Amino acid sequence: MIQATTVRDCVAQARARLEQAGVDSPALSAEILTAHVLGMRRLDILVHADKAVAAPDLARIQECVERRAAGEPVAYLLGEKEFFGYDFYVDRFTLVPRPETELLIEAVQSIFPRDAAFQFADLGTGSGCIAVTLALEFPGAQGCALDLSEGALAVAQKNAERHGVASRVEMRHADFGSDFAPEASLDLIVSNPPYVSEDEYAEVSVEVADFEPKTALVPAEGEGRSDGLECVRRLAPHVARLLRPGGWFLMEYGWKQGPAVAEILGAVSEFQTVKICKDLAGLDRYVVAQKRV
Ligand SMILES: C[S@@+](CC[C@H](N)C(=O)[O-])C[C@H]1O[C@@H](n2cnc3c(N)ncnc32)[C@H](O)[C@@H]1O
Repeated sequence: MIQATTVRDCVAQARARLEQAGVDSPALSAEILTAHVLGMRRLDILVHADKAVAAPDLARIQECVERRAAGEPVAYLLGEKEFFGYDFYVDRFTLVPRPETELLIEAVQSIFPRDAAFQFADLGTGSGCIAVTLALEFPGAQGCALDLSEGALAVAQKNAERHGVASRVEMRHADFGSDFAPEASLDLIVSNPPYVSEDEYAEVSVEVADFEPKTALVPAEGEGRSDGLECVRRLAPHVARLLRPGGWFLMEYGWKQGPAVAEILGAVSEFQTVKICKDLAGLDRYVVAQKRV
């Protein structure tokens, strides 16, 4: 029970509660949640350390701290997560955007100049973080973003509007394995599909298992227990057809999946090159494939 009178006490008691609950980064979480409820920036906590905290704010901080203690990710408590320097709304219909996914954006930047006009698709858009960031980073780009989850698409649409790119990113409620753009000849297809196997899912933290949508993590495509690669197998020949000659396919996958992803994409004759790329920890993380010209 938080019984603080000042901002300083409040942060200290929130931190003690989160330490006791064993969550990661208790001090940081205590500061972020307190600042969020009080409508301050985190750094302002120091400036206003002696300020009194009103009872209704205390009750809201208490509620946030208890939810965090139960494992709820900070991003859901704030309703926001930063991705590539932009703030994105998130809720429990969407995966919390991960820093490693930013590598896909950097990879696109190494292919297309900022002023390029190109057509793209983002398969499994979730919060829309990839599609919206591409539209922001490439003012001449136009794309569509697909998801099977209507809840996720609503959040993605809000994010496109928030960042002023809704006219260039069309949200579509569709299966990414369907012929969602039969007449298209796309320059770029990007995807961070579900790629966690059932065995790996059994080991994920409470934060992930109890709060993030399983449909965003584990492929629902195949029969039986997922090995995590069903989406890749399904997407590989499909995206090759949708790309224009010389078009690009970039996809994130799990760090143990590099050799399997290389084999699956390598077997698709339309691809001229398939490059397995590593993240900052040196682990296989995403693939860059180019269709034959
Ligand atoms: C790993 S999340 C990625 C979300 C977001 N792109 C990101 O990087 O944070 C995968 C997303 O794919 C969606 N999804 C799963 N299977 C799908 C399918 N067959 N067709 C369309 N979307 C699908 C899920 O609802 C989820 O939003």
